[in-house]
Amino acid sequence: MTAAEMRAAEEAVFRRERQLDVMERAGAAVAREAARFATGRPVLVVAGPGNNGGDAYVCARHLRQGGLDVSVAAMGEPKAGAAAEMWSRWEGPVVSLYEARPRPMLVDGLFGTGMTRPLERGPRALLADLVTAADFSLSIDLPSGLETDSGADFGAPRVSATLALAALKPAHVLDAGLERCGHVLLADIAIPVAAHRRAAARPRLAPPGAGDHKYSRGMVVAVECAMPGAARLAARAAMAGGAGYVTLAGADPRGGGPDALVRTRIEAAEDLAELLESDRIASVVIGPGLGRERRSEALLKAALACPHPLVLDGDALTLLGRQAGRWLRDRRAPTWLTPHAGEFARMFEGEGSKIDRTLGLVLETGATVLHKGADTVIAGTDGAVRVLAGASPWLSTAGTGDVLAGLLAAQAARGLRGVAAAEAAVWLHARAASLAGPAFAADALVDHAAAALGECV
Ligand SMILES: NC(=O)C1=CN([C@@H]2O[C@H](COP(=O)(O)OP(=O)(O)OC[C@H]3O[C@@H](n4cnc5c(N)ncnc54)[C@H](OP(=O)(O)O)[C@@H]3O)[C@@H](O)[C@H]2O)[C@@H](O)CC1
Ligand SMILES: Nc1ncnc2c1ncn2[C@@H]1O[C@H](COP(=O)(O)OP(=O)(O)O)[C@@H](O)[C@H]1O
Ligand SMILES: [K+]
Repeated sequence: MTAAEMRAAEEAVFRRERQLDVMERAGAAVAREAARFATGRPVLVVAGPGNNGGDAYVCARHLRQGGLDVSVAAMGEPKAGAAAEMWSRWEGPVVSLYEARPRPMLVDGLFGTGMTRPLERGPRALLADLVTAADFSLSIDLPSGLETDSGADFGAPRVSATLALAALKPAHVLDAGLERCGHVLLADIAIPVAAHRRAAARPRLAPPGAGDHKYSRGMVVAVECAMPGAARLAARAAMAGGAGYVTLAGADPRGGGPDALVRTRIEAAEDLAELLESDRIASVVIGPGLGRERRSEALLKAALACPHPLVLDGDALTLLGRQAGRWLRDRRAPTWLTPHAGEFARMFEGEGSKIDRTLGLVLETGATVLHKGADTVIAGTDGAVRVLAGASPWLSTAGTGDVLAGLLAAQAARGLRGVAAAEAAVWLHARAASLAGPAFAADALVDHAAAALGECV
């Protein structure tokens, strides 16, 4: 939830409950986690002037009542409201942040969702030093110094763990927030949340039944052109992702690949158009290794004209560029775009967070967009958003995007649509990467996709 949505959810609760009681609950939740991590060590609680600081004073009180040695350092006294009341309920001394001495356990309650501008150099350096000197640091709601709605860096330290209150905010999963939050924990503080943006979750996929055959499970066509290896990776991933039948359409009928991979020879774009007339086809993937030549462009146009669900990746996206909206808006069959940051920038220039910009491209094209990266954002035409953060950074190797495109084509072929298909694909991709361990090549990623799928049926 964004800062504004969070405030609205809080306001709704405050209509039937005092803000003080909600803050007591939040502070108590933080204290529970802090005590768990402190394991008896001395604690320094740093508190800011707003409600994040209010939570911090509550936390400090609970930790001290629990028998821990607690000191509190403040940056600006709370002026009014619940935070000021919590400050007065803390009976110990409060030193200025500038006088704070590091302690083994640090609780960071300087700023949360109210951070509106970058932290100044002084407090930023002080906080960073205190975090570095601590054995363990726990941030309340957000590491102090992140823009809540985008995850942009406002000078936040990298802490050991962050306890998100009531709901995850975009900063927990996007941009600089990805690395600054450490382990992200979520506290239920009885503020009801209804979010149409969620973390990507493991899909539940139906295994084939007695009535299934290779066509009913979905036939995928992958289009091969300039770099055959890339299209082959996508085709193999479609097989591993559960498609019943995968055809690689290309100029060389004897190119490599597993025996189960069917090859269809296409010379010109007309051949592809003719192939794509078959109503046995359940989805098409084009773009991995497509190239940017005349022939590539002609093949892309044939694919765009087909009546089947279509996954557009790699060079297909670069070829569409700023014209993506014009080419796609009238397409009737489901379409997915899977840009990485560079391809995205070639198609669309938007403002705001990665979520906002991804939704912007959805609006522009009418397609489901899977915007890749360490913070993968999926957005659909109904406004639904899924974010997958924390996938293995070993995915940053050539060809893993081709594998994702193939996995997505397989989900489209099994009948999944929109965000659900993309969510299933990124989950399988991330899980396969985690099963593959360190330093894998994209080929090995494919080899683990079936095991990932096994966890979903
Ligand atoms: N409402 C509730 O009961 C509940 C709230 N909850 C908690 O409240 C948190 C949100 O609280 P919040 O809205 O008070 O904002 P918060 O993050 O404390 O900071 C605001 C202060 O910081 C200041 N400031 C901003 N940027 C600055 C900068 N760069 N450098 C210096 N100052 C800067 C800003 O000043 P101003 O911008 O007005 O100058 C203002 O004084 C939320 O994260 C959660 O922890 C939960 O417990 C649930 C119950
Ligand atoms: N540092 C990272 N952490 C997690 N996932 C990453 C990281 N870097 C890349 N990825 C993922 O790896 C894949 C790379 O795709 P892409 O850039 O299209 O590669 P290629 O074009 O070589 O296939 C995407 O799914 C992306 O989300
Ligand atoms: K904080």
